[in-house]
Amino acid sequence: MNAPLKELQDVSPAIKAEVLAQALPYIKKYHGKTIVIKYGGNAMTEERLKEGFARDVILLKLVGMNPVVVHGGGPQIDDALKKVGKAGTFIQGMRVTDEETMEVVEWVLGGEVQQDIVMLINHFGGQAVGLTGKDGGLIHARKMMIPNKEKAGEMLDIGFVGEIESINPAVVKALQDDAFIPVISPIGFGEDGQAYNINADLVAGKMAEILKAEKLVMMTNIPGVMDKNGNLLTDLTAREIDALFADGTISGGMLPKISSALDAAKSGVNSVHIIDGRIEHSLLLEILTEQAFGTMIRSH
Ligand SMILES: Nc1ncnc2c1ncn2[C@@H]1O[C@H](COP(=O)(O)OP(=O)(O)O)[C@@H](O)[C@H]1O
Ligand SMILES: CC(=O)N[C@@H](CCC(=O)OP(=O)(O)O)C(=O)O
Repeated sequence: MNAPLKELQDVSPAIKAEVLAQALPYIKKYHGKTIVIKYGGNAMTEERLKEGFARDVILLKLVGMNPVVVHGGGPQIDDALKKVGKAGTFIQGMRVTDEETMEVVEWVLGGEVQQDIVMLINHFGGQAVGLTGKDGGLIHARKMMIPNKEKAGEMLDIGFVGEIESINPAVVKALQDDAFIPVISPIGFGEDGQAYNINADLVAGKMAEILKAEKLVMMTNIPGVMDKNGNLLTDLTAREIDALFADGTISGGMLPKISSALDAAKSGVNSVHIIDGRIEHSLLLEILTEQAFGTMIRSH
């Protein structure tokens, strides 16, 4: 028996029953609703966490919700790049993606990382199907240029990094209706068939909007959004986020995450959360218990 289960044996039956009973209103509230889960690469570094995640997603599906997984894999891409003697470079949270890097991104995200998640979900009794942006014309992308912060008005070319042009959710909806759990890699395709590396937070946020999801949960490697002194901010509005951007409190990978979370909240996703994916079963705790977790992003 693994360690957490051993600890669970010591918990009184009354407490166990209370926790289970607590889940009932949430199961009712989210029954039949779509929940988009952004599974960040930093939250899938340990086997124990990956297995817990797979089992949580299956449980959500079995109690009547429609989980849709959008996965990342930044650290896994970094590892693969190292093997070919390349170092990852990021500008404003986006990986600079030359041709060789794009090849690595495609086989790491669309291959290894996606298949690992799909296989684990299937192993524990769910039915997961892996998709990239190409499948069913899911994600149309175009080249992204980003503003040069050092030179006003100038745009930077960061290679084959994509922004989302459109999402055609038909394939995801068909899978959901058929009891499958879609697992989506953040790779988009242009008109000419060119593959683009899209930040997974952008895909998760847009997917939640297009699918009219009830909830977007972003699982990362930090307790939530922190203020300048490292204190957790449990709740953030659009105006507060603007201030955090302006004074530089938010940087790196948190930039696309917060922007995507806020866009989703503004476009009607009722509950948007950034949570610590390093805590075992954080997904279940966030969705099925009263436990306040991480940072909630509000449109106003
Ligand atoms: N204000 C902030 N609060 C929390 N994390 C921040 C903040 N500013 C920058 N970050 C960084 O953002 C990281 C999360 O983004 P990222 O590494 O891209 O995660 P993921 O791989 O889960 O998408 C954190 O680990 C942290 O280093
Ligand atoms: C353009 C861009 O930055 N793409 C990301 C895609 C993977 C990702 O977003 O992974 P995490 O969620 O684990 O950070 C990258 O190449 O790392």
